Amino acid sequence: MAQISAKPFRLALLQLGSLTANKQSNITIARSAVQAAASSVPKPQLIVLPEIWNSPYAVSSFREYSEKVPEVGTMYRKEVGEEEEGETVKAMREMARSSGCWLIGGSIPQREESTDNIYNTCTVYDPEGTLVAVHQKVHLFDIDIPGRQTFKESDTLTGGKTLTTFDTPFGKIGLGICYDIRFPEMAQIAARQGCVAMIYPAAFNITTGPMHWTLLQRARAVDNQIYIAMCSPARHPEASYQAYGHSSVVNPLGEVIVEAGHEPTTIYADVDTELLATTRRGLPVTIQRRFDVYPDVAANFL
Ligand SMILES: NC(=O)CCC(=O)C(=O)O
Repeated sequence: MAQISAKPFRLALLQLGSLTANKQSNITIARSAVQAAASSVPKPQLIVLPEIWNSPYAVSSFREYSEKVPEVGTMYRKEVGEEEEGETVKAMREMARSSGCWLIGGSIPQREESTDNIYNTCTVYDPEGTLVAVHQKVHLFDIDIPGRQTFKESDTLTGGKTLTTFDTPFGKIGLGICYDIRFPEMAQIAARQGCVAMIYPAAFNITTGPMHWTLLQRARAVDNQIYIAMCSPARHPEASYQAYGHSSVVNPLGEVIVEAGHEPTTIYADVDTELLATTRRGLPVTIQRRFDVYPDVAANFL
């Protein structure tokens, strides 16, 4: 179990509204929301966009809107061709640079040239616009609740194969995308690697949102004594998929410290590292696990 080493920081979740089938217009909306969040006082260190914000959230759209995502570590360059990186990636690098903030770029459909696979992919940028992390959604959203909500990401998407964390000057952050939150192993591994927070760009819907959105975040937070944040698009009455909204942040005690409604908005939360430490001192479950009693689970956690 790694020690958590972190400094207090401020988080902004952008619950973008008015997203349409026009990618350029979606990029313009994201850019102005990032600028507005970066100008707020106190200034956030980390800004988060929602799941699939540059494209309609529809299996029939993912390939058409997909883009090339370059290798982790590639730096900002003023001139870069579409064959090297897609327009949304380029725009997000510029958003990070002009805001002076770290940016978790929600997710976009990614096309992998070598395989022609499409992924639901989250990219992360430092304030210089360097691409510091790429997370491909591991657990694809394939559900069927008859008459209420059916979705099958695997019709056009491929699931990622790796877990993702990245380091910042204010602490290590873990990434998941939406449905990934239902799989507690991801957050547990991130917490044991020393992450201060798990952040999930997400888009639950009006069926599963009221059932599980808050419950899942509180569960992951209490089990692992870390911060959990989920950032959703706003509800859009004309969209084929009705996003739940309700972007929120939960603290290590399992308390919801901020939650949006379903309208377009930006919410802010302060990550309090003292609370993290006192929670872990008072309820020391993170060091009381009995992996000797459940050795089948232990292999990946020790
Ligand atoms: N976009 C998603 O992965 C949706 C996940 C969801 O709604 C859920 O209930 O889980």
